[in-house]
Amino acid sequence: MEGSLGQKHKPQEFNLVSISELASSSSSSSSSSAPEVARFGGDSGAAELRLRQEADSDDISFDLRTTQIFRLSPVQSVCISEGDAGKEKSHSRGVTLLFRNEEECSAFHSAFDKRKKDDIVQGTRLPNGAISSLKSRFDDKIESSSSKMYFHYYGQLLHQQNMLQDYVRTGTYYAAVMENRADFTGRVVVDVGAGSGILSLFAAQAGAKHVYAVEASEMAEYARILISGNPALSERITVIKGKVEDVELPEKADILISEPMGTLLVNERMLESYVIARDRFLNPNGKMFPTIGRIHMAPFSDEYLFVEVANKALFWQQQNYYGVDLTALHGSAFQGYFSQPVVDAFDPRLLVAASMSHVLDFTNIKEEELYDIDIPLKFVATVGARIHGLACWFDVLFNGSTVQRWLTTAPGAPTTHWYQLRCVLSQPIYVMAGQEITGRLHMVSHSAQSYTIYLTLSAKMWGPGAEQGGILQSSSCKLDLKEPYYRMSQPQAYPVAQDQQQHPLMQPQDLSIQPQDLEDADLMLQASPNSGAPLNSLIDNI
Ligand SMILES: C[S@@+](CC[C@H](N)C(=O)[O-])C[C@H]1O[C@@H](n2cnc3c(N)ncnc32)[C@H](O)[C@@H]1O
Repeated sequence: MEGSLGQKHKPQEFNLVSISELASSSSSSSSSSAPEVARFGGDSGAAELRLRQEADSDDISFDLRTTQIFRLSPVQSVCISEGDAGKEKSHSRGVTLLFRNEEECSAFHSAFDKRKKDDIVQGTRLPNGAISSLKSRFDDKIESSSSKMYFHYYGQLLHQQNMLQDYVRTGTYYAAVMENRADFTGRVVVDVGAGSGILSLFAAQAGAKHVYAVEASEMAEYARILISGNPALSERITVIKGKVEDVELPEKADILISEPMGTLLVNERMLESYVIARDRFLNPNGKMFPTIGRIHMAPFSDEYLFVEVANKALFWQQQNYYGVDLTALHGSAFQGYFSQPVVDAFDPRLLVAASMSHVLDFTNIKEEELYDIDIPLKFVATVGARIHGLACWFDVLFNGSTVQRWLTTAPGAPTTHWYQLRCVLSQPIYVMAGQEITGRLHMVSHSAQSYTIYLTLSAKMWGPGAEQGGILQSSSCKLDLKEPYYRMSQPQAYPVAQDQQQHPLMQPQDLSIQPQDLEDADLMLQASPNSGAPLNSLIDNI
């Protein structure tokens, strides 16, 4: 054995008795007197193992990230590398290595393991450009294209402004902090996903000893500027640019504050970052603002909405579109429209049963529990109706020591930029008053920072024979929470009166939405990378 062990990315050599290729026409052991050499790391520092059978032969190169090593005997090992998945006709490759003695064989194995591990920790770039490493917990589960768009979106002041202009949201946070000064005064606070820094400034106003404002997007720079523009507070706030999954803080927090809620509470998957921040930064028994979240659900009946969604696919029923028959795609288009959850503010009188709720306790939920959320459904119809789907909304609780305050997005409550969400069934089901409706709402997270939703609603047997518990009718659908249909161009008769109360600075005429505004807003929303927050864009147009 030659060379020094343990120096990261410095070439490291081992002399061998023989190197022979497996399953190769050129398979042979060298008979030359020159030693056969196994060498880790090229001059480029690449994570590779190079094998030279003869002094003047070409090296056999193995990429350590795709290579495994097995010990066949005390002095013999086999190296197998995977074929290149990106290349046609690429095969796995193997070589047998015969060492001079057991110690050298063991040393080679240790060096192999260490090289491989070091490479993973350092995050070496793969040939396809992705990072192969133990990246941050965020990057491990989220596609880089999604997070790039996501943080680009939040890096823009206009989108932060839109959230700030949701006065129900921001006003409730302000009230929750100020009414619970005791939870902030003299305390260390972490603002998880600080955005413009507004919640950090609220915490400092409430007397926080120090606030760490963690923000991953370019908004961190604007937050610094905003905070230094408030010199009475700025000394007690430090902005840290980075993901909460990655950054280090100099001390633990007594309280976390965050606004991690997306459409249907869970969209954007930021709750997971909130929970990771809890585990990384919060003192035992520390507080979380918000503390819990609840998803509320109830079946609804809305013939207009159903017809509207179904009619969207009519375009594809044309048999002569510039001479082309489009009907072959009608079925797919129809399914496509029903896979979009509908986001709007609806009249709560459309609900046909009392709602039920599912609680997410941010103080003790595990991050992994947010990957797959499975909710059994059970309702009793209050009226006879055709059920067109499931309506959902959420609320969060700030469980302060002084005051408990809820922020709600319920239908009929003052409208927020989250509105409500409805999953529409392509096959409605019929129920009578008193009939039981069962089902399941299953939400499975995906790497584009959102969820696939599987919904089933069933009408249970009713009247004579009901005790046998059979299902009369059942309907299911699959939706992508990342691709909602923002239905804001419909008249929103019910919530307008509520809105006017909530926006005292606005005149009623300011609330009227012009068709052009809506078209523009709709386009902006469609183009937005993130289906959780872009509804804020509408506020611009109001
Ligand atoms: C919904 S906004 C809230 C902004 C601000 N706290 C407010 O209430 O106005 C969420 C913010 O969290 C940031 N964010 C999301 N995930 C993050 C993460 N893992 N680490 C750090 N920041 C994150 C986003 O860039 C965005 O600015």
